[in-house]
Amino acid sequence: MARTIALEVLIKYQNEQSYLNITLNDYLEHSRLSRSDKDLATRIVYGTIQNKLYLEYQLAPYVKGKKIKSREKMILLMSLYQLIFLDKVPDYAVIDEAVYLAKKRDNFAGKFVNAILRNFLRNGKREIDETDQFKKLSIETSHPLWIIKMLSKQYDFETARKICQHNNTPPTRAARVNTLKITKTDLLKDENFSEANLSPDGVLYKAGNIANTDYFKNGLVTIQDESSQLIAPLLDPQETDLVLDMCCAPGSKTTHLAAIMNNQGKIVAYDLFEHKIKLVKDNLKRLGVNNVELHAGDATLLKDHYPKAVFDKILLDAPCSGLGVMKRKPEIKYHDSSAMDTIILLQAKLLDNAYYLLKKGGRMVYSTCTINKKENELMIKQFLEKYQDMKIVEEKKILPYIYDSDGFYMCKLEKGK
Ligand SMILES: C[S@@+](CC[C@H](N)C(=O)[O-])C[C@H]1O[C@@H](n2cnc3c(N)ncnc32)[C@H](O)[C@@H]1O
Repeated sequence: MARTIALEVLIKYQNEQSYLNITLNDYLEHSRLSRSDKDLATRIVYGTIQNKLYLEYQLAPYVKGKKIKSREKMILLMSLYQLIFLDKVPDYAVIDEAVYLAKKRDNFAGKFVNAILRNFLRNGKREIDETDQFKKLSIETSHPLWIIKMLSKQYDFETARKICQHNNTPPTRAARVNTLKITKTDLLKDENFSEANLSPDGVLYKAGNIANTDYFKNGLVTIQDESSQLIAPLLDPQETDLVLDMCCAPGSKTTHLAAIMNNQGKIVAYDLFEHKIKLVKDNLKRLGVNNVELHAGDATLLKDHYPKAVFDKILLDAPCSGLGVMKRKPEIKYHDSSAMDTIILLQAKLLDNAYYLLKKGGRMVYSTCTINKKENELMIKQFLEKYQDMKIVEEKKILPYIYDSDGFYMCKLEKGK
C-alpha cells in the first residue's frame, strides 16, 4: 500500500507539476497507512525525485530503443531507488510490489518490469562512464547540467559539488521557539529538543514529526529552517514600528517579526494569493499573534496604495528560484531555467516599491532562499546603482552545507536621511 501511494503521488507530480510535499501530505492524510508505511512512502517519493537523473542513468541500458509508458517508467525508477538506496527493504519485496503495480494496468507490463529489475539485480549498478566533470556531477547528484554550470561559474566547481551532494542528504528538523508563548529555556527542559546550530531562537526536534506534537498545535513552536530564522532579527523591528512585510505567506517571518515586537506596533503584511493568506491566518492564530493587518494583494502595486515613505521597516522576502532549498524541495531542481528571467524582473519591481515606501532613515531587509547571485548580490548591486541614497548595513549568505540549513541570502539596507 505504501508503494501504491508513492506511485500515485509521483505520477500526479509528473503530470501536473504539483508540489511534492502538498501532494504527499494530502494522500497520506487520507490514507490508512501505519506510521512506518507513511515513512516508507515518503522516503520513496522524495528519494526517487532527489535521485531522478541518476536512476534514469541506471535504467537507460535496459530500455534503450524500447517504447516505455510513463507509468511503467515511474514504477521502474522508484523500484531502482529502493534497490540501490534502501538497505532494509528486501529485493524480492521491491520486485513483487513493482510487478503488482505494473500488472494492475496490463499483464505484459508486469512481465516487462519484472525482467528489467531482475536483469538489474544480476548486473548491479553501472559506474558513471563520463569524462566531463560537469556531466558526471550532474548524473551523480541528479542536478541538471545548467545548475551545475551556473553554480560552478558563480562559485567554483568544488563548492558546486558540496552544495549538490548536500542537497541529497535528509533535511534537519528545525523549529523556532515562539517567544510570545514560551521561553527557549523552558522548552529545552523537554529532552526531545536540543539547541540549534545557527539561530538563537532555533531548536532541533529529535522525536519524529514536530507538527504532530502539542507544542506545535498549541503554538509554542513553529516549523522554520534555521537560516530563515535569521531574517526577522536582522530587520530588528521595534515595539513602536510600523513594519511592511511585502511577501508574507505562509507567515514564518511575519510571526517571527511579531514575536520580536512583543505583539506591539503594527505589521502590514501582503501576499499575492488569497489561498496562501488563509495559511498565514491559521499561523497567526496558532501562534497568538495579534499585531498584523493582513491583505491579499500584489506588492508590485503598493506604491499606488500608500503615501511615499510611510514605513519604518520593510521586509521583502522575495519570490525566487528556490535554489537554496533543493534539499527539502527536490522538485525545484527540475524547474525550467527560463522562469528565472521573469522572477528577476519581479524582484526588481518589488524592490522599487520597497524603496518608495521606506521612510528616510528607515531600514529594510531583502532576502531570498536562493544561492543564485543574479537574484541576490547582483540584484542589490543594481538596486544601489538606481537608488543612490540606499546603503548596505549588513549582507549575509548561507550556503546549505555549512550549517546543514537552507541556502539563504539576506541584505539589510538603510535609506539616507
Ligand atoms: C519566499 S515566499 C515568502 C515566505 C514568507 N515570507 C515566510 O517567511 O513564510 C514568497 C511569497 O511571495 C508571494 N508573491 C509572489 N509574487 C508576489 C507579489 N507580486 N506580491 C505579493 N506577494 C507575492 C508568493 O505567493 C510567496 O508566498
